[in-house]
Amino acid sequence: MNTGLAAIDPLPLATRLHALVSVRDVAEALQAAAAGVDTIDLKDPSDGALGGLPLPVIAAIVAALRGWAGDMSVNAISISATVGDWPAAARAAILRRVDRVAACGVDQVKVGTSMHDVDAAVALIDALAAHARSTGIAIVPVLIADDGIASACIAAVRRGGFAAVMLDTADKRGGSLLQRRPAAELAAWVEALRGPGMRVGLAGALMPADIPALRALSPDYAGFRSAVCAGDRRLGLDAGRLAALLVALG
Ligand SMILES: O=C[C@H](O)COP(=O)(O)O
Repeated sequence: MNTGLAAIDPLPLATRLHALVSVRDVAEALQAAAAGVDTIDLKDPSDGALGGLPLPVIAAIVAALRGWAGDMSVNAISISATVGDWPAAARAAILRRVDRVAACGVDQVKVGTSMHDVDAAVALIDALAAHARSTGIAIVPVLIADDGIASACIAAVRRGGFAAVMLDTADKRGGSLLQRRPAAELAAWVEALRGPGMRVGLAGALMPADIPALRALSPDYAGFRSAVCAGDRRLGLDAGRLAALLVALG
């Protein structure tokens, strides 16, 4: 497939923070890929922090990105997708959705959990770990950190042996994750979660101005949507903001 988009060589990964950018449709996904985003994350930003896209949309974006990578001789393009916003107690439904999203061909399936019901969140994380082991699906738990993260959830993620974990915020209006939570607390979470084979990602209305503090926390990757939209994360990607973000991460 020839999209007509020019490929821009990504900066070497060793020299910049790995960037995850959330997109909502084929056009945005190709725009992000062409700009050099490392992980293209499929999400419906108009449906909250963890809004899930319809399965046919996910499948169409995956097909377009795989075709683009082939046309551009890009060795690998990493694609994640969220399952949508579910209460943690809806474990069976969440696992069914994980299977359906994975079947669309994404590399990682992101599943968020709030801290409102810690017992349900821990049970969900344990169920996700077991499901990942039995199916081979790369599941990434996303811990919603607006009001802190329960230590029991940190422990569950650690024992789950996931390939990656993300911290994110649900409310995008009250500043970035780095403004919402104390630096020492964030550093302790990153340290507690980072383990053999587990990559730690940070997100939550992060802006280019957060990048120095973000670097000090040294996550393995950082996720963005608000920073690459013109004012409202529900609106389309802004090419200038996306390019500036990638430069700032360099
Ligand atoms: O997974 C990452 C999020 O989509 C980032 O979105 P945000 O920058 O609006 O918090």
